[in-house]
Amino acid sequence: MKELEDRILKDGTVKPGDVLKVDAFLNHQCDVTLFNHMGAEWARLFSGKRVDKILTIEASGIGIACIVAQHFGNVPVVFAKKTQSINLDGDQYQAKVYSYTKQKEFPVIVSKRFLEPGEHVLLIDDFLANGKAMHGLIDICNEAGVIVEGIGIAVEKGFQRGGKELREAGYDVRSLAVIKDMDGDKGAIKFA
Ligand SMILES: O=P(O)(O)OC[C@H]1O[C@H](OP(=O)(O)OP(=O)(O)O)[C@H](O)[C@@H]1O
Ligand SMILES: O=c1[nH]c(=O)c2nc[nH]c2[nH]1
Repeated sequence: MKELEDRILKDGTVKPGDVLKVDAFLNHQCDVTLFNHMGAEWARLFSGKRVDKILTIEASGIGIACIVAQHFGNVPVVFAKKTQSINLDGDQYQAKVYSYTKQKEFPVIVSKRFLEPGEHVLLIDDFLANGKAMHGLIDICNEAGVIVEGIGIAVEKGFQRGGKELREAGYDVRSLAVIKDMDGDKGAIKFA
């Protein structure tokens, strides 16, 4: 998606550890007009698919998913939580996910009330790197008996293995910007 690529080139910076910093518009300050255009693009890419619900993971997927849901008939957005809380009641699906930016493992938790067996879900997230977050959500979907219709990612770091593994496993992964390589010293970002 050219608009997202252009924005990455304009406002993104490359940090050590293969981290692309896009917090000015994607995952700290949020450009909701851009999110809205991303939603329109995913609606086009996933047209014809049944989407009963959008599933994402806290924190950065939430804002994007909520705007994107408006392009899928205002379906509910469920986000997996990364911490237990007294506000989380009843039976829960749980998986474990290693967080790329926090560099530690978190539980990911979804209340069983919010995923009905047989539902068709679209997974949405801001980044795809090694695929840990998506695999955690897929584990929960499998346990819940819901069907993963597709995976919408804003920025895929194509030089890391997550996207390749998910596509090889048969998932319909649609990333709006795929980074082929990036070089912090030269400040160069190349798209696939
Ligand atoms: O493909 P992966 O290797 O799993 O990397 C992608 C995940 O990493 C980030 O989450 P993170 O927990 O780092 O940050 P967040 O709390 O801002 O979502 C991002 O939001 C994705 O969920
Ligand atoms: O802001 C981010 N930049 C990244 O490079 C990244 N990789 C996974 N998750 C990420 N979040």
